[in-house]
Amino acid sequence: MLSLAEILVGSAVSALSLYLFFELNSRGRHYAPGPRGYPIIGNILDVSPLGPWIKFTEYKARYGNLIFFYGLGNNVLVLNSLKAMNDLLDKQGGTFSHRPAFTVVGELMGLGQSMALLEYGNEWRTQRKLAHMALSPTAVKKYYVVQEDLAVLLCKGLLITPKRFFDHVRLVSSRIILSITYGLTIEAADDEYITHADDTMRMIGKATVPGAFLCDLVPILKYLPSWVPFRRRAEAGKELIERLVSKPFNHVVKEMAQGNAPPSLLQDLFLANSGGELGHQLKWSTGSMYGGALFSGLSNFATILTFIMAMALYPETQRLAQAEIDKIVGTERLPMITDMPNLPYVNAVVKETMRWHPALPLGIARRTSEDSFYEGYFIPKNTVVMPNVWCISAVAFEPNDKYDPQKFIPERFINDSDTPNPASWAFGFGRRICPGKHLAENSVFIQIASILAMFDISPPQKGELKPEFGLNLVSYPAEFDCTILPRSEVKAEILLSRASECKL
Ligand code: HEM
Repeated sequence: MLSLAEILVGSAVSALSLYLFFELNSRGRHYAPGPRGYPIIGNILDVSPLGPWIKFTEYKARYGNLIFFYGLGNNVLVLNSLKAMNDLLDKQGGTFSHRPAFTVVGELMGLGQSMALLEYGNEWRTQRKLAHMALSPTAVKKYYVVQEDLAVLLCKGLLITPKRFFDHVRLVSSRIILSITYGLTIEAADDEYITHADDTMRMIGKATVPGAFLCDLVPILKYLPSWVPFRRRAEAGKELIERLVSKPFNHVVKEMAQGNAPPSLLQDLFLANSGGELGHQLKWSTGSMYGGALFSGLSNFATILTFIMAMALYPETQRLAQAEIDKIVGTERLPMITDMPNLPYVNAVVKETMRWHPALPLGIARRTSEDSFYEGYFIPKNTVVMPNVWCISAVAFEPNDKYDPQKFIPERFINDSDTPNPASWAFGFGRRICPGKHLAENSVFIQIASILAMFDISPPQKGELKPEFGLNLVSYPAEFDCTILPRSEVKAEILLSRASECKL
């Protein structure tokens, strides 16, 4: 076992040699611009673990669409334009499709086995193939009924206890994924599956913000003894993640053995692959879909709460969307996913929600597998690349977009066909684009359309509603209050009657 002194000396020497290596190799090569750096630590500590997208966006005016950070042996390239994201993460997918090596979360906690963090290689390809099988646009059609029923149950919750809208949105977000992935029926927000997933996702969300652990910048620190606080946190995290992936997996395996497993994505994958040697991959593939989807659960949570906040702030937009639903869907039933192509204004509200405040403002970072060049700038191998999608939403529509980027205006997607669809960046890019995109788009649409059909949302009776958002990897509205009332007695009755037909 190495002593503490040996480790500290070792890390200083390795940082110094990486710094010298970097300096020597940089001669004659131009890196993208970035804030001023210092010897050894460079400017890497400028990357704040909380809400870095805000500073990256401010930097756009000074440094442009590419910003380079370096130090302690790490390089980070921030992309501040949609063109750069597409050019690099999609068109140069062969070089830009690794994930950053998170020493703590990936290696010490074990999350490195999941699709979202796996190296771009054979094991990732196998998991990805399984995910495509289960989540293709055709395959997700069989989940329409579950998604519609869950949207109805969300509305029922909003009708009975409207003040607890955060809880209802959290419950529906987790229910969708547990029901689809494992066939599990969850009754309440305090179910252990949900509370455990929430705890795990909160921990992962904090731990995957670049720079959250010094050990991610100086990996040799992983050899510190197990009593050091971050190693103890890593042990606790490992246990949380292993239980998150194993518990529902073992549950389905047991139910399948007894012949009474309800339909689920995991069961479909087992039947299609006859389990066996693929067992480990199935466990992690569904586990990472579950993990990814819990992030998405969190993204769904973020998106629906952002929508509720926007409706409270923009009553005229809400009225126009409701009028479209009343005209096309009628007033006798709730919307269905198949109504989607006939509701252009509601679709524009969904797009504007994802633009106004993206759930993942920095996407999920990538890492380069070899040296490359872009627009004359050198990008070294192993550079961590962050698509700052927040910047596209907050700035890049200017100066051509005549609408204020700060305001919630769905018309920008109706009146101007050049406005890019936020789905083209909110779900990522190229080979690692979110495999749950189709499922997620249907979920978000049906929840938003059902809420619009049933409720009037307005600001709180007391106090002012100010849009404020969290600063972690998945960013959602800070606790806020608003008034949610059924649009009429008749609508409330239709809703309750429809809810009584739900099979969940
Ligand atoms: C509103 C909902 C969702 C949003 C905003 C979202 C967004 C994202 C983003 C930005 C990425 C990174 C893509 C990249 O690196 O280019 C991603 C990856 C991923 N998502 Fe989603 N997602 C959502 C829903 C889902 C759902 C429903 C599932 C599963 C059923 C899912 C599973 C995954 C997985 C497994 C990955 C990792 C893919 C890989 O690394 O190859 N997501 N998602």
